Amino acid sequence: MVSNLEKLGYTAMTSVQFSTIPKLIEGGDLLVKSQTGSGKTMAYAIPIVENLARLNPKLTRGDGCRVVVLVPTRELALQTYDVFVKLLKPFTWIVPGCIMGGEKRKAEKARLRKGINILIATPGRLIDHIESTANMRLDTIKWLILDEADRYVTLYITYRAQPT
Ligand SMILES: Nc1ncnc2c1ncn2[C@@H]1O[C@H](COP(=O)(O)OP(=O)(O)OP(=O)(O)O)[C@@H](O)[C@H]1O
Repeated sequence: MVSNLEKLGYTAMTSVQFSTIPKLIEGGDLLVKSQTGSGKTMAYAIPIVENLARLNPKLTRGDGCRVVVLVPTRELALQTYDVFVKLLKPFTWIVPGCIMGGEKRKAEKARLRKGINILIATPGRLIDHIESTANMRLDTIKWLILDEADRYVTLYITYRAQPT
């Protein structure tokens, strides 16, 4: 993990990473509030990858979805997916995946069927797959990240305000 981070150009932790990474590696729930651009994505992604990489026996696609990272927008979903892809470079057996509004549901269903260990999702599309995709199982999930959690309150109010 450390040598991969160094290769990626990360030689020191940011302040939010310094205070959150050890706590998340220990386990437990955390609410983090920090400025934009302060490195929050890596603050949760590093402990998740570290935890999954240490599992013995090694994680397989068949173990299903261990992590759901909920993000409010497509842009953030793609950015977050890229961060996980970089961090997972030395751990090729751990599979990240992304599902989001605007993409083809059928292709996403096929990828979910094959097995995704770390799932990055936008809220509407996640609900969609929970309701309609047999392979979208929730019982294997060990970590749930709500990135930009405050934005879901607005999204929820907008969703509830829609006529049925
Ligand atoms: N330890 C580090 N050293 C150097 N650069 C870092 C470090 N951690 C993260 N970065 C870089 O800082 C930038 C911002 O990181 P990130 O997107 O995770 O911030 P954020 O707090 O999640 O921002 P936002 O609130 O906008 O989502 C990224 O380009 C990332 O690669």
